[in-house]
Amino acid sequence: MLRVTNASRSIFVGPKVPGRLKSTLSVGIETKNADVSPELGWDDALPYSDIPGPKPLPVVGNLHRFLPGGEFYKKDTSDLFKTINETYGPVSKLPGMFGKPDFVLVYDADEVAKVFRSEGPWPVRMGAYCLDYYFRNLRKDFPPSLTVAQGQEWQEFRSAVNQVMMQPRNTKQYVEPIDMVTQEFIDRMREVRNDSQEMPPDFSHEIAKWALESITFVALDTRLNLFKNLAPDSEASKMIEAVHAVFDGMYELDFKPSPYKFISTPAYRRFVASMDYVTQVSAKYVNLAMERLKKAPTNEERTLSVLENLLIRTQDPQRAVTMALDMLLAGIDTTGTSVATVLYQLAIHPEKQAKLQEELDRVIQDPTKSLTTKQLEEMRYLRACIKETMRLTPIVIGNLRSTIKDMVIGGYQVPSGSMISMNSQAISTNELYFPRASEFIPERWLPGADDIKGKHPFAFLPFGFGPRMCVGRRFADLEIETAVAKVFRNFSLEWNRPPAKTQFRILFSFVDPLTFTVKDRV
Ligand code: HEM
Repeated sequence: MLRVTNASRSIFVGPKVPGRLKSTLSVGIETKNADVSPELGWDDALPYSDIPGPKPLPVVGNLHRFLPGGEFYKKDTSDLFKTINETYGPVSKLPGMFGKPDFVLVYDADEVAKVFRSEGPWPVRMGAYCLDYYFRNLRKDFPPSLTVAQGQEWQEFRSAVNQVMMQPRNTKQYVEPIDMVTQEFIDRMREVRNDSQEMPPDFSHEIAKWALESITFVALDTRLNLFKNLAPDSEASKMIEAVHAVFDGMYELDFKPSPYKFISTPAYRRFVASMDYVTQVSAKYVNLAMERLKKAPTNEERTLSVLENLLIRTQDPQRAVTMALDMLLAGIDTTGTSVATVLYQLAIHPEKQAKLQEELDRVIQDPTKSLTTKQLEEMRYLRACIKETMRLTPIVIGNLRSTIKDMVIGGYQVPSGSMISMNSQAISTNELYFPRASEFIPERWLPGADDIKGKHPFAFLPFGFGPRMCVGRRFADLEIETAVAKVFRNFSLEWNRPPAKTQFRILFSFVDPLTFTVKDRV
């Protein structure tokens, strides 16, 4: 049984209680490590108030740390979490402000496993407070979206949606349409490339268009035709803008200290206006789909789309609108940035790119034809490259759960209802769980790579875990695999600049323009 010492623990400066914490000394790769002291019971654990972390001041809490001059001022979310981990250890606490709960921050895969395994059949994931506030206070005409629904309300919604979104046959019918959208993206890359074969500074906007076009086809049965010249006041341009604004709003309102529930701030007003816009557009297309369904001959034999299936299963057009909203909010920046990140990793690792291209040339002999499910299934190195990118630079900052019972986490009493934030990037780039963790090695995901493969099943969970895990992951996989396969079958990408600057807010993103040099292969 493998047992290793966590490097990050060596700088742990929390309270020292000899023999109390298995996790401050060593961590078992399997939870039942013989050298590890047995799990502490509630009465033996230290009180919640002892969890180390930046101490709040009376009245202002930790607000001063986020203001100019404070240690967290303008700090990237990932850097902030990393600093807290290095200063306070593998389980720490960031006290909440303005009535929001504390974050218990967890950086230890054993503790992650414990949290997920105790989540029960109705996992509670709080955190998107402004979204929740929007549905429960401003849009009572719609049921809360899947992302913010909880308990039985969530379970009923999710089981109807699972049958539509998680069935492989439902994803398969989108292989050809997603290929078609992606071919337009490839053509667009040729069109916008300059004389030095470089992508324009707003290339990430082109990727966002591809992501929006793809997910709109799934969520709303419609083509926005984003690669045709896009007027700034077109519905499609405004949708891209609105979705970005919603994410920015969630960061400003939920992550940073904000009194929006008491005072209507500019960030809050922008968030509400953007949500209203996305809701209005979604409702328009759901109504059109309903009209189509009503007019369809009853003896018509065809596979129903995701939206039509949702309408039939939920029998509730308002619910179909909130699900479409969920898909649009959760399905644009996530897949778009994932593709951008894979392109970047392969551009800076030409030897891995060449290896991928060998696979692509073997499997996709005629690049002018649409990809098939069989071809996608055959491309193992493609999937390995995508997984490795998600491990090294996960686009979602972490997984969240609220505890549904009192638990001992990291040797501390954590009461029921506490918010646990499990930091994906810190965990999946920890040497403890992945040998040569900072290197880009897609081979670790292929069979036989025993010396470099992952060591802990809970150290890499890009789509979350359990009954509440990402409901769109089959579509995300399909979209990302199609885009990466087609880009590298058609082109070779180079990165001839200093390393691109990135940032982490709620999602990971590139700050520098993605001006890849793109050379034709076909
Ligand atoms: C690379 C792309 C994506 C990543 C990394 C990602 C990641 C995640 C994660 C980490 C969660 C939370 C899971 C949990 O709490 O256990 C989640 C939830 C969710 N995702 Fe995704 N996602 C992606 C793409 C998509 C797409 C394309 C859609 C829509 C088609 C989507 C829709 C959702 C929804 C609706 C939820 C909430 C599920 C619930 O609460 O029941 N995601 N996603």
